[in-house]
Amino acid sequence: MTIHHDIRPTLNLIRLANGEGLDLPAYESKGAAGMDLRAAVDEAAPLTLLPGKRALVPTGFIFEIPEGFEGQVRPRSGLAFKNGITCLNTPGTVDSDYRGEVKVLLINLGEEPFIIERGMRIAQMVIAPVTQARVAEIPEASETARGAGGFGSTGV
Ligand SMILES: O=c1ccn([C@H]2C[C@H](O)[C@@H](COP(=O)(O)OP(=O)(O)OP(=O)(O)O)O2)c(=O)[nH]1
Ligand SMILES: [Mg+2]
Repeated sequence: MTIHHDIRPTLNLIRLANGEGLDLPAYESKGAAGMDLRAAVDEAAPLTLLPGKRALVPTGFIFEIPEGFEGQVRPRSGLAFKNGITCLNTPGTVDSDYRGEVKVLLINLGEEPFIIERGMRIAQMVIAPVTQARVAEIPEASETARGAGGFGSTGV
């Protein structure tokens, strides 16, 4: 007999009133790293994002990110390539203790107005493990071969 254990962490979602009727965020292919997030804008009032403008777009859900993980809100490459739409704060960070609605900070870097309709897949969320470090102040840095070289010090 084979016992299969599902070791994936559980992501609890709480649907808000503005998320009524929306598809759950979902992985759109078997190996997708991110689950697509949908715009919970009013059906009757799509959001027009003018060139150069930004907007905080609701998703209609509270995400209970499991402890030891974060939610990274990332752009969709298709929207970025075709329309110049990206996340201004990419990757957005959703903390595991956040209990507000997840929102997506979109910006239109394209030349045309972009219309965001209800249910449109506007971004994706990657659940990733995080480590909180212990913070310790010490008097001086240890020696290494690199030393203080950075920002292109090894050449192009
Ligand atoms: O794209 C994002 C980024 C953040 N958040 C929410 C969840 C996150 O836990 C919270 C705070 O985000 P962050 O720490 O990046 O922002 P801050 O400016 O440091 O705000 P705060 O002082 O609330 O931590 O805002 C989103 O819904 N979407
Ligand atoms: Mg913060």
